[in-house]
Amino acid sequence: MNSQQLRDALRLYLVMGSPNCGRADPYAVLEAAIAGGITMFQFREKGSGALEGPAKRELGARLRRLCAQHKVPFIVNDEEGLALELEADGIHIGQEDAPAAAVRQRLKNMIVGVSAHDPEEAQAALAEGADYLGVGPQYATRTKLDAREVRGPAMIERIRQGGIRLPLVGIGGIDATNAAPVIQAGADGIAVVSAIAAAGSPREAAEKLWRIINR
Ligand SMILES: C=C1C=NC(C(F)(F)F)=NC1=N
Repeated sequence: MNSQQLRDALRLYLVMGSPNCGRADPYAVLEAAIAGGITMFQFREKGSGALEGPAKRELGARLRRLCAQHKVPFIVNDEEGLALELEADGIHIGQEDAPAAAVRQRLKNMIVGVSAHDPEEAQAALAEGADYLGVGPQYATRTKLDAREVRGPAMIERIRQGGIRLPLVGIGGIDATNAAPVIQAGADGIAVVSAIAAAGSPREAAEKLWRIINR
């Protein structure tokens, strides 16, 4: 996938695991979100109530197959072994995880996304060969309990002003009311969790976000 294809894939990026779906079946939520137009999916089975072991792998395999059927890139959060086992299209790692270059070495040809909270971390990820950056938290988030301090879209502007042209997605508390400034700040797309996963209709939530970021 070249840089422009990756930018297009980052447009509406659903990050989700079973704890983010309320009482809904994560498979059904993902199916609806795909129908609503999400362009990439990250399997992030974390937080209270997250599945573990065989149940986690089984859910991951089902969601992976669904993404393959609809040609939606499937990314795994943090875990290299799971990314390999599920034959994921890529992995997303934090700054504290192994350098992106080492991860790519082990996960041949996979997309490697790296979290960045400021221009220094963005520069470090670029130097390590990250394929895209996840920059946040943009706004207060209910999902990531150990999220760093809210920096807002201004941080995306600072990273772009620092000369970093890498594909970049904003994440953290993004919903239909605040998505536009993230794109205006220079992000190629938005990553959302609750705005779609916890919506009454994930399909309509995705469709609404799609209209807003492509206005
Ligand atoms: C902590 C994270 C930061 N950014 C992203 C993404 F949006 F995918 F780039 N995913 C994460 N899990």
